[in-house]
Amino acid sequence: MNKEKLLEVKNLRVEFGNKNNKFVAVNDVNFNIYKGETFGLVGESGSGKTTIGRAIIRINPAAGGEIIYSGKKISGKIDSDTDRALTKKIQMIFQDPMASLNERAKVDYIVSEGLYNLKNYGTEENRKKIVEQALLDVGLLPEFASRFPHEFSGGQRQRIGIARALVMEPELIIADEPISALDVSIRAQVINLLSELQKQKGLTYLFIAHDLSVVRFISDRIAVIHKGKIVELAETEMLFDCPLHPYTRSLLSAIPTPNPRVERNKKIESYDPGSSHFDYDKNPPSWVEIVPGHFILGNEREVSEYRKQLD
Ligand SMILES: Nc1ncnc2c1ncn2[C@@H]1O[C@H](COP(=O)(O)OP(=O)(O)OP(=O)(O)O)[C@@H](O)[C@H]1O
Repeated sequence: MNKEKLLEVKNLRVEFGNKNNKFVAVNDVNFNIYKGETFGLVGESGSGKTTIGRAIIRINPAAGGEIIYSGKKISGKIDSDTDRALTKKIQMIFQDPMASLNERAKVDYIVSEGLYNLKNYGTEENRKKIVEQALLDVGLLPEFASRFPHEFSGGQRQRIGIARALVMEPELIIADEPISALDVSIRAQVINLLSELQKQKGLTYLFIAHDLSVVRFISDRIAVIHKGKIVELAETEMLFDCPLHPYTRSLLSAIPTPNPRVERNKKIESYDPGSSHFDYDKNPPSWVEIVPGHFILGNEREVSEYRKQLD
């Protein structure tokens, strides 16, 4: 794999609310995404996954830390040229294709929206060609451009959402639970389409999901997030073969075909951060690279236990 860093997220913190009533949704989050890879971000509902995605595309401001794209800082104040370039290079695909498309607009307009905003598509004829090609790329007919979203199935609507991202010729696509609202029968088709597009166009993905089994087959590396903090990050095989953090283990034990190593440790069925395992007030955790490429959040005692498990 090409190891060129495309995105660097460093000590990211995102807060909501105000001074008197502050809620820290994302706390001290660190990861890199390499060019051409699929990076899976997994955690239960409310853990902060979408907030991270929205911080990358600058909808949620970073209260701390920084985000770097292709070596350039993109969090905090940036100049308008960088902002414009980013709008093209980083695109997001949303969870619910039934809710994310403007019902009153034709597909032609929906897919072109980003182009209209940037006003750099050349002639009207050229814009139509770009839309047609994007529809073909996602397996839809060019004539669908003149139809309205309600005429399509959930899977087709998600393809329209993907076409809307593709017209911008992005490098990084943040796919925020792109299949969780779809029928089980068509989920694989959308995953296969994303994989195919990645190969054809050299795309990089940040793939957000709440279920480890969804990201297993498409991710090169996976980060597990719990209550706004990444607790474990490793290459996919490593994470499934040797999950270390109790929260990762509890997510894995929820998968119908359990991981044999997790099965051996029957005690860990659910993860309770309030349990004695995490005596964080006295002994705060840090983010440690336990072996090359395998990161874990833990205090000294936990990290030494994790090291023993790897021996
Ligand atoms: N605009 C906001 N204002 C206040 N709190 C917010 C806002 N957006 C998100 N939150 C809170 O931040 C936390 C993280 O939310 P986020 O949407 O990132 O979680 P998620 O892991 O993506 O969950 P889901 O899978 O349900 O989308 C949640 O507690 C959520 O209620």
